[in-house]
Amino acid sequence: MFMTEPRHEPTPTSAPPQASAPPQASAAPQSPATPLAPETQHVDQPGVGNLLLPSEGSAEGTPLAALSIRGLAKRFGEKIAVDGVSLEVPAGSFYGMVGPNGAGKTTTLSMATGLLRPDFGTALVHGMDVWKQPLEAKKLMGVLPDGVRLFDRLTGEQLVTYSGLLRGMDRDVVGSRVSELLAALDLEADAGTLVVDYSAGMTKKIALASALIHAPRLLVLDEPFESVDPVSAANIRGILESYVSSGGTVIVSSHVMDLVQRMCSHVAVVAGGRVLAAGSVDEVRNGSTLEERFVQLVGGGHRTEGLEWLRTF
Ligand SMILES: Nc1ncnc2c1ncn2[C@@H]1O[C@H](COP(=O)(O)OP(=O)(O)OP(=O)(O)O)[C@@H](O)[C@H]1O
Repeated sequence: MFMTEPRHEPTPTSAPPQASAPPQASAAPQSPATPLAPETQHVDQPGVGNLLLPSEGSAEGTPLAALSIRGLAKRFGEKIAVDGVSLEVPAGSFYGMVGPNGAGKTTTLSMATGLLRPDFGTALVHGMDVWKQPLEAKKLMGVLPDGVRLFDRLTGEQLVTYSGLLRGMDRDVVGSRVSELLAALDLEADAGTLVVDYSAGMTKKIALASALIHAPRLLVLDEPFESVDPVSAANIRGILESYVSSGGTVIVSSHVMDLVQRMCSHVAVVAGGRVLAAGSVDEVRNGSTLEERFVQLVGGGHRTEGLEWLRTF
């Protein structure tokens, strides 16, 4: 239900990240063009197998995986945005993807959902190859991309209705689901307003409704809570939690560590286009808070030197 690819270039696939060979699908692929990750950790999840290394799964991906990402890579000119990311997202999990600005989260999710063609790697949704079997894979997915334009000259109600009809759903079913979604997301009063006149948070919510209308098995949500007010965020969390408890799988990218720690069962920490750690939230945070662990893994910390000119009053 989106008009264009995200803010990325269409498909500059000509130049691979490394001279001739694709990057290895591994926890921390090495590339001379990208600095080494400060620390690399690999966490096993009992019961669902290795969540990070793809080598143990079958060619079709791990049977339990709702999403199986293998060695995804993307470069924009000289910039390697994603450098061989591999992840297994277990079916029925609430999976968070966290990372600093520019880590490659949006680029990874865009490639995994068929919005941006990878230079290398594959993405399987419940065993369906997103790039080789796009229709089958996309039927199973609901996607809330970041920074993609909607058909904003439609009203909110028309946009969600259109999403359902485009997916071949029965008009009556679409009608009743649209009403329920607009009510659940507190958009009833603005159902007849053009999306172009929506606030940022309202736009996020109507895009989420469009992603939910066909009751997908996998939801991929890029920063779903950004700009959303606390009451709506709590409503969205409730919707997602009940969706997961009924067997659906959610992947969210977020910068809010506390939210990811409370809401998600699993998490991947991404930086510099690579996965630094992945597994259950408890395993990844390893006794610390997720925020502390994130800072430890990603490095950086607070820089207080400089900016003296801001402290002159
Ligand atoms: N179309 C593009 N052209 C050039 N560089 C791009 C393009 N899209 C992304 N990048 C670069 O790729 C890197 C990863 O960007 P991406 O948007 O995937 O990061 P992110 O983790 O989603 O960041 P944020 O948390 O800030 O949203 C960044 O360095 C970004 O500048």
